[in-house]
Amino acid sequence: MHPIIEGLRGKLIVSVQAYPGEPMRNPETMAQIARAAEIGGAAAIRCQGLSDIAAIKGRVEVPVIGLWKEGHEGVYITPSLRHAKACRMAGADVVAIDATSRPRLDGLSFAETTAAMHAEGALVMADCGSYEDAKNAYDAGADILSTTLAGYTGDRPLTEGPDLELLAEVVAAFPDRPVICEGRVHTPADAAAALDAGAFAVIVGTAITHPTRITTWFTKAIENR
Ligand SMILES: CC(=O)N[C@H](C=O)[C@@H](O)[C@H](O)[C@H](O)COP(=O)(O)O
Repeated sequence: MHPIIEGLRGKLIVSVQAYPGEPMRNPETMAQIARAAEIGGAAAIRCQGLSDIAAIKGRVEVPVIGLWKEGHEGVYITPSLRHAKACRMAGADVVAIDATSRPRLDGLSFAETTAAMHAEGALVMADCGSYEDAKNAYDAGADILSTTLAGYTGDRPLTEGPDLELLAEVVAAFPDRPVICEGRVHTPADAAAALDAGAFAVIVGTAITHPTRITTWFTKAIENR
């Protein structure tokens, strides 16, 4: 296993992202949050967009998992080989790519995209939404499989917490490949449960780095009491 990936075993990875139009959408802000997460023990940072990847890579010592989101419909996480290569050039140690079989911007398959990235020596994380996606990503040789898109592609229910059922299924089917649990890991107990279910590592985004969303959890609880 590549040493960068081996270093993530049993660890917490923090996703640091702000969405278009949001007040924290600024590479310097994202870099500050990434560094704060690193001080708290994050073993890697996952981040979005070339400016954020570059700013964060320059601020933290832990590995950076980079992606580039474009669009909202269909494939929007690193939707073409051009996007993937750009993430690597911006400083990503691992490039996260949508691993569904939905049509991609450049017409390449996930397997073709992965092969082209491997030819450049890059590591690829496959963002999967179903068992079939994970199987295809495994066959394509993706370095990491993850449940990132579970609940967002129509293949799986939108569970309240992480999709531990899919996680366990993928872990059991592909024991020789690291499987990361990502998506709706909202509490420390969720994170522990993901590792207990066999996750190689766990990624937390919103619950650590998205204050607007976290605030609504509290305001709703107060309103609904
Ligand atoms: C589905 C999608 O586009 N997920 C994105 C992937 O990078 C991010 O918006 C999520 O914040 C990230 O996956 C972490 O998940 P959560 O924020 O639930 O901890």
